[in-house]
Amino acid sequence: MSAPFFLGRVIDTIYTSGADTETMTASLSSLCLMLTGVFLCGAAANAARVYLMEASGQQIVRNLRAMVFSAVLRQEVAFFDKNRTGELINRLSSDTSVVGHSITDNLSDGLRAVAQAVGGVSMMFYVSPSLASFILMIVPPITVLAIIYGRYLRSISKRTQDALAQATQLAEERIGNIRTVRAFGKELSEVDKYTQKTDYVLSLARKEAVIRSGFFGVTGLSGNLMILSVLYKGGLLTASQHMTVGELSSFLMYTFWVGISIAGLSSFYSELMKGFGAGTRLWELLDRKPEFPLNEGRILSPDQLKGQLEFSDVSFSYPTRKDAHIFQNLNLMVPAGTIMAVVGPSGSGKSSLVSLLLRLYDPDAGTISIDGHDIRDLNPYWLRNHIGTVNQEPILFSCSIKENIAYGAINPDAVTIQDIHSAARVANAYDFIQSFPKGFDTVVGEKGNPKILLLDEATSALDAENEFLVQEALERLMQGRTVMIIAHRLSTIKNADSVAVLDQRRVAECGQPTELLGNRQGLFRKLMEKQAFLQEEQQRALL
Ligand SMILES: Nc1ncnc2c1ncn2[C@@H]1O[C@H](COP(=O)(O)OP(=O)(O)OP(=O)(O)O)[C@@H](O)[C@H]1O
Repeated sequence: MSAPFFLGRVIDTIYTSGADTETMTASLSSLCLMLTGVFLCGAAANAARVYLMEASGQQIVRNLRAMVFSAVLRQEVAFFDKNRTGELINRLSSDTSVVGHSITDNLSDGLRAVAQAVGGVSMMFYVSPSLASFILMIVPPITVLAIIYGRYLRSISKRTQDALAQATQLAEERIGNIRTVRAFGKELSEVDKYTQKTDYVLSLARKEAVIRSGFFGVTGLSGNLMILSVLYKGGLLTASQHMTVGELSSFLMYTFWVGISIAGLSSFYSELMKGFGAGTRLWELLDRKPEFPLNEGRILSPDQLKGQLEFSDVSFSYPTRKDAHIFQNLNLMVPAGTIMAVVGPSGSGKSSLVSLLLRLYDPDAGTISIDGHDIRDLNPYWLRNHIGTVNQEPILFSCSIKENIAYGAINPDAVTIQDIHSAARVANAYDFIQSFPKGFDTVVGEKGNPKILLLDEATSALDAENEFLVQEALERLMQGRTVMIIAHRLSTIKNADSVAVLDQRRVAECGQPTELLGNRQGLFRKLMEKQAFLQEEQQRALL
């Protein structure tokens, strides 16, 4: 920082001392030696700074990703209806990188540029306050311009990240459903749609490039203006002997120095504003409070939990489709330890009933209770751990069968291999799993040992042997529990203690299967006739 100042002094000394060439050469070479030492130290310090910034940058991005991921997973299910997977993935991967870069590598370069600029300006004032004040008149207009530019850059960066998120969303959905895309031969049109989205990203990037280069042009021009002003005004001051030639030379060097710092500052400022833009959505995600608590509320002791389920005057519509009412004043009671089969036309809300019981959504009106306790007062984490669910398409995680089975347990670490084997036996899957070359170290899953079971029976036709095995496994699973089963098989329905028929946003009929079948005009009877007819049709087709 003080090198140009000394250099200025040396030049003055040369001018005024009249020393011989040898002395001057000797003092100049010792000055060069000193400067070499300073530069070497500077290079080493810079290398250390780059390493530290690189390492801490990676750490910051990792922490930011973990925080955003945790904030996302804590949100209620309705949040995921509104914010799609691809978009959230983009926030996690791309937005965090942009923010990470803007607050690490860039911040370090920026701080260095700030330190250089402050040092340079201080030295300019030290050498010549009047010339420095004159030169720095350029600062206010540049600041106003920078503020306008920064705002624009922030908004463009936000729009770019949003557009990228939409493109990723589209790609994620289409790749995830490649079989459907292929079945309809939609590959080319999907590529067109994706290209349109990326074209928009490109147009935003071009806009950004234009305004960025404009800003850099203006800051570069102002640096040149500063140098010209120093030459002009400084020349006058030197001529009028208010400044020595050495002072003017060192002032000029500081002006160059400040000019270079301004270029560094512009780049830092641009990246910082870009980071703020990309960060807007991340801060929103981090600040978002989930609508339901994840792990707060009452926990019932094992002897308090009998398993009686009750829906009282429940009205519900999905948050993304408020106008489509799924239930209106629905009432339903499942006594503890009994099996209730839920039937109804497609779209009548059978799965929605299960989602409400698991408290994936809250009803708009009415209450859902377990043993007389409103589920809104219960701890949702506890609730879901005490309700076993078996879906038509069980979700499997990419880990071993062993881990998949243990995943549903309250404390997976406490699950022994014997527990896993007996869970597999209950599900009639033991022999099947053991037939794999890697046995329980292969893949597939099932849930714990709960008091309440919510089952979604598979609609797909099974061969006689498998149908028998599934039925047997279900019966064993249902013993001594309260079961609500979305039933499709006549055999399951007949074996249930009671049947609830959903239609027109409510429970249209409820009672024992034989009782309901007795009502010739009833909806249940009609549904069953249709099912029996379909089965006959299928059998005839098979013959
Ligand atoms: N997450 C959701 N967001 C918005 N609407 C939904 C959502 N899930 C389901 N729906 C709608 O709610 C209605 C009831 O759906 P639900 O899946 O509960 O019916 P279902 O009786 O189980 O149907 P199916 O027998 O075809 O599985 C349908 O119109 C469905 O499109």
